[in-house]
Amino acid sequence: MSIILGPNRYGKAETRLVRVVRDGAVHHLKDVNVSSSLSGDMEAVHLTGDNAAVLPTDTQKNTVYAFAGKHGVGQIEEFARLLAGHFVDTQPAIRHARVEIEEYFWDRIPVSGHSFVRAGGEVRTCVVHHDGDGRTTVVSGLRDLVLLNTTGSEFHGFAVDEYTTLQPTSDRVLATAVTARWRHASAPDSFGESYTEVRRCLLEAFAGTHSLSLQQTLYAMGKRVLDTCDGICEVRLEMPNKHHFAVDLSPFGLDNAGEVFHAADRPYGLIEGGVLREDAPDAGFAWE
Ligand SMILES: O=c1[nH]c(=O)c2[nH]c(=O)[nH]c2[nH]1
Repeated sequence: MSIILGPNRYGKAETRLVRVVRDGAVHHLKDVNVSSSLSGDMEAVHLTGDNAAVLPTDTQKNTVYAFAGKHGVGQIEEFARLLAGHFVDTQPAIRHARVEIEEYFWDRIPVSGHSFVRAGGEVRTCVVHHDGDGRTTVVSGLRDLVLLNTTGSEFHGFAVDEYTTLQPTSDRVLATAVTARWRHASAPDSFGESYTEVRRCLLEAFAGTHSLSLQQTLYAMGKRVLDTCDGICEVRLEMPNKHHFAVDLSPFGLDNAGEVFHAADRPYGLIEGGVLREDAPDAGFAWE
């Protein structure tokens, strides 16, 4: 009985590309997830390990970033078509290219021209404790509120030891997925309106703070809530630092003036902190 190679394809899955277009102080954002998959004359690599026909998946990823730098990312169908055409037209062994792109949508935060909130996806939360002694605590919150500033973020002057390689920066993309919980000292007239108000404070403080660290931004966001909302006595925030690394396009003869970023998913910095009124009533079991 002879054994033959069945259907096969290979590629780079989920190249996370963020493309920023800087139109003066107004920035535009394109956030996509690109997966390419190529097939063709691939008997040799499978049967003998001869890689001559294999355009590396690493090259496919680089092509996504280079094309984003060179051509921009317009409609995802057109960007996908451009990539797929390139792989088939330039690689004799590649007969077929499949390019799949997902696009994530962002809304502007009006406070600045460079601040965005990812559309949809956020979850509203609450935890209420009540016991037989009539004690009630209410903690409201949200999670997965994804925010991004394309500028207005620096990080430098940090402690350095023999393991530090991070370069100081005076301009970076700052992105996070906020988990926020806030403790009510007294019930608001409307929990719905209170939620809207807290969310607005979080967005506006994120957008309006020129950030020297995510920690500083976190504190500014919590403080804005307490400054604005009388009935809230404590805010706890968890904010992952969703790193966006500028891609080095110089090997492809291209500049990257803060336009093409690799949106890394892990590892990520995780910044957590609470902000509270000094005279906040005892939290009791509120946070349990
Ligand atoms: O805002 C930041 N805070 C940090 O503590 C930190 N650490 C790091 O590597 N990058 C950053 N950014």
